[in-house]
Amino acid sequence: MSSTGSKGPQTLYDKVFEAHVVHRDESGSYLLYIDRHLVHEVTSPQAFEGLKTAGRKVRRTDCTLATVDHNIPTWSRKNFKSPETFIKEKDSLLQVQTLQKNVKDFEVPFFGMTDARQGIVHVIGPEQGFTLPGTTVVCGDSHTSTHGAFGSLAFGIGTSEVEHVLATQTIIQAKSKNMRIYVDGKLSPGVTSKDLILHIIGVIGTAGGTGCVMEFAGDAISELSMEARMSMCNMAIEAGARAGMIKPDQITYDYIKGRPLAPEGKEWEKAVTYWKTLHTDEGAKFDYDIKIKAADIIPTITWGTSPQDALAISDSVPDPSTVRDPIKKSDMERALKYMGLTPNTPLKELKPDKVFIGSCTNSRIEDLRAAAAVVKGHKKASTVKVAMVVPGSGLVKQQAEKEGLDRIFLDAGFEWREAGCSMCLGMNPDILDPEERCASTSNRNFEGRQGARSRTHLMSPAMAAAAGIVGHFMDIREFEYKDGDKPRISIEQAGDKALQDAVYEHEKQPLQKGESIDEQEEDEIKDIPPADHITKETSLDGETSSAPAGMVPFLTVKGLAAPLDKANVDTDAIIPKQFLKTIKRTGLSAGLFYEWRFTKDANGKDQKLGFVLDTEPYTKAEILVVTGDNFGCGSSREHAPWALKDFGIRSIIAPSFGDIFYNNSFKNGLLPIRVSQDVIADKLYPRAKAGKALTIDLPKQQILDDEGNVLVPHFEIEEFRKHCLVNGLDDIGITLQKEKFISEYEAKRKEVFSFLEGGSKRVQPVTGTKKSPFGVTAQEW
Ligand SMILES: CC(C)[C@H](C(=O)O)[C@@H](O)C(=O)O
Ligand code: SF4
Repeated sequence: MSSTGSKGPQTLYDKVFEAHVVHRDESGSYLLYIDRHLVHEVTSPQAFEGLKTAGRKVRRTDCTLATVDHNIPTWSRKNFKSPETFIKEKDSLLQVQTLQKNVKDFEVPFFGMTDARQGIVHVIGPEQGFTLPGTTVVCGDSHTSTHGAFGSLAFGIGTSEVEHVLATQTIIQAKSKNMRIYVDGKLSPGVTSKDLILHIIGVIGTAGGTGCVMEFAGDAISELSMEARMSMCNMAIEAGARAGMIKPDQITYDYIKGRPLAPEGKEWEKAVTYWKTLHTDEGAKFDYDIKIKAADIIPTITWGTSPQDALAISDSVPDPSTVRDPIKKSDMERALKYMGLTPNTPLKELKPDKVFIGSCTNSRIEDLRAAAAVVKGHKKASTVKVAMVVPGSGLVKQQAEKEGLDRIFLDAGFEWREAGCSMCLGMNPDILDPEERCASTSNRNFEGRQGARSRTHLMSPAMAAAAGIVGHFMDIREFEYKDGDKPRISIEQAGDKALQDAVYEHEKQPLQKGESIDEQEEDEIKDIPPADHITKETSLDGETSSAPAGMVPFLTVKGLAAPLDKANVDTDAIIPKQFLKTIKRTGLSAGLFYEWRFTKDANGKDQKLGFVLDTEPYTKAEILVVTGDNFGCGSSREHAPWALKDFGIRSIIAPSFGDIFYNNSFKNGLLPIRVSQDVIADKLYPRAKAGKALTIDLPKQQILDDEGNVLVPHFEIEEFRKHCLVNGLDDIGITLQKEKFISEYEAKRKEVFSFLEGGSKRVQPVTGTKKSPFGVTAQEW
């Protein structure tokens, strides 16, 4: 509702960001108001515990909506009596019970396991009309980027930030850079938004969007349905972006209208008038502007252990002997070994052991329709052990059953499950066995993602379904549909080299004339009042510290540095899923880099594999020196910094970091330092390899060797983050001192964005339930 100081044409991101600024302090850090907060059982227990300990309430229960998704088994709920009898795994049950108790204690609207509205958190928000254009949406989950499909600013946060949002309804943010991915032309028949986003990540890499909010634009995007747009934005995080956004249009309004929590009547009209102003202005500048040619894209799948390992289905497994860059080459060799692949094997010859159709990327009704159209009239290949279809929510399941899709799957020998995250990350009973290969519609193919030593290939629902039928990966355009309505698609593209030849313009470039749309409504919402306090600056001095237990001031650390010669170290690798089932912040060091550190012996006991942190002298390391980019990419699990901290690590030096991990580290007194790859390779890595200590001087922003010689004369760190770390300050305490600004913002919001009021408090109890929907236990739902 105010200006961040930028003048002239704005991007969609600039507009949504500015409309939520509650306060800006002198260090350039913003306090943003949060309109929608989704909560699930994995990343919330410690946040609610923090509130309880501090005697704080949930500030806006109407802006908060909770459900259970990650831990719950997806087998039939026909005989469901209670979570206690249904969930066999003790820690999973404890997380579910903890959330049930918390929603009750804090009066948060909740969809439990007997409510048809329960489902994956990123499916239920849009489905209920809780997610709206122009809003800020957060969740303790990296795939919150999904909601950007509505033109909202949606991003994943860690548990400390979940607590911050619950307590203050705000979040501390720096402004990200603007990146546009302009998809030129139209997608060819048989090519879906999943192929498109995999292709984009293949082109720009998993660190390509780091530090940016990514707007997807162009004809190919405008023609996508809302569900297809959600699949795109869902994976913006896999491209390293803070968020992905698509401008709202008629397709968006049509999708939202009439949903249970969407505005109605006059409020609807007011909302649409505002939403029509939400687009990038002509002449707005993007820091990065990337053009992708839609015609180059053919169905795409991944071969390796990172979403950027994407190739056209007509390609073959890559050959490391053709790669010169030593880091890339060794990453490729490792990935091939892990995936059990031989270079130059055609991708179409790979055979899945299992098929998984589900996850917050591809478990909506259109995804299930696309998969069912393939499966119809066929039988599952006998070599495929299991083909599992898992709807994203109870309502998606109901709709699919109404359309008879369940029968199509069941007749073909596929399994038809209840809603949940399922085999996407294997925190529940749906997992792959070691070395099993899976055709999966999910979003991450990290090592161990779907189970220890599991092998994941990401692809679209139709492609995964086809693999389940023919028993090997295939180009969906060559598939023989038995459904008479589905013609075989002619293959027109050259294909094989499409990915390599894609146009990749990574330069500063203004938006081209004629690309700004919806100008007619431009002037209609001129009355959003500027928040006058935005220009006032708050001094960083004089704030009181209310550091949480264990948050010690960070000044200078002199400690042993351990070397780690890897790129794209994801948070699944830092702390695998089985360690996320805790409701505490401590005791996680045993799980740190678990898959890289341990293997099981014949008796099922952990045996060390000689990982660097288990090798002397590094068992006492306090600093981690990483050679490759993008450390901590992937999931928002704050368990990653908790585990590192628990081990004794106080600082990580790397060329770049995953955004959410970077944030989460600061909240826990762990200092991530960005240093260029060359300096790491020349000065820091060799010292770490030699078992030498380094000194990190945070006040001076320098790194020194063990004799006091300066190795890095200056490293960058935002002033506000430094201030908090040096003083051991608790963010929530600082923010609560800005209460005046928050309540002023809320008063204006009530007026200007009246259509956002009420939010999740308008959730109705399910039919036949007399109780209020708030805080009831799952048994009652
Ligand atoms: C458990 C949660 C923190 C995590 C995420 O942030 O993405 C999960 O949803 C995932 O997909 O890995
Ligand atoms: S990515 Fe998978 S585990 Fe994470 S929220 Fe989505 S479905 Fe759940």
